[in-house]
Amino acid sequence: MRTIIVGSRQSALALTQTGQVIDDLQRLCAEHGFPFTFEVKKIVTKGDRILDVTLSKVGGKGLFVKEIEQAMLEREIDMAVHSMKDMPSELPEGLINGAVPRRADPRDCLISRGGLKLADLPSGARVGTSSLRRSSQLAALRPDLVIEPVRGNIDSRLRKLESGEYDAIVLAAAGLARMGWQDRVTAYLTPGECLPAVGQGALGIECRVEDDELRRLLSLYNDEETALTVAAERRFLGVLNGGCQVPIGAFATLESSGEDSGAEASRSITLTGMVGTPGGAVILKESCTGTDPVQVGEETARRLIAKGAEKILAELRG
Ligand SMILES: NCc1[nH]cc(CCC(=O)O)c1CC(=O)O
Repeated sequence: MRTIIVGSRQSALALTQTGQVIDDLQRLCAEHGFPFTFEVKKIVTKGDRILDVTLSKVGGKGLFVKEIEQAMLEREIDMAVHSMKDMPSELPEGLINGAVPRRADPRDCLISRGGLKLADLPSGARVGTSSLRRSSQLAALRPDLVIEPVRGNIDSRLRKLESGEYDAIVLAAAGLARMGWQDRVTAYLTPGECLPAVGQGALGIECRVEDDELRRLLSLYNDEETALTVAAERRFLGVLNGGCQVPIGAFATLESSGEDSGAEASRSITLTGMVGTPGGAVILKESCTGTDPVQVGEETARRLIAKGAEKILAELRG
């Protein structure tokens, strides 16, 4: 028997999704005869320590993963479950994304007091979100709303809504669903209304490159469709040199046809990407279809750059 130590942030969401992944992996171990047990080790990250500051002002990529990666390289832990959208595009040498499990709901959703949908919120209603991507697209849909920053874990954001600090907040549907709180959702925002963050709803399972036996288990847990679509989205973000602090969204879908649905010739990835100004005055969108996720990501980014995306992003990086 080998005990796999799984590092996790201590937020309710991180611990819940880590526990759900461990349940899945235990099932796979039983089915395929892997001699593993799992144990969770909690790790406090920089992103957890600075909850009082708007994340876009803190800057720096990978705020939630650095300490976890350090612990993995030092063999204090063996693997970690990350929200894909918090995962930097480049992993440190010696670590690898061993599996991208099947994606959950990629959409954003509105949670409002009184159950008012986006179109029914009164003019001047206060909507909490610290994501420039969400505020840009919300302001474009409803320029009359007052969008205010909100930080904290999803449980504390929901409390701030209840206490009356906000009339509504916007959260990722996947996080709420993993917590079992989907009944709190007032309305789901379609990708047409609010393009999700790159990788939203997906997880990444990080481990050491050399950990062959763990990687064999993780390869059974990988979902090809999610891995391909998220790869296209992440390539798109990489070309635009994004990160979560810029108003960039992207969502890719996969269509497979024919019996041999795994073959490259019979699959097509469609990616829609957006770059907006923080106030929502300009929202640029482009779509692209192809078989190679890298090409689709790069081509969509190239088309947005041709439309002026680089200028918007350069001003923000200031
Ligand atoms: N930015 C924080 C974050 N990182 C991952 C999720 C949960 C959703 C997911 O796994 O994509 C959330 C909360 C949110 O954005 O509402």
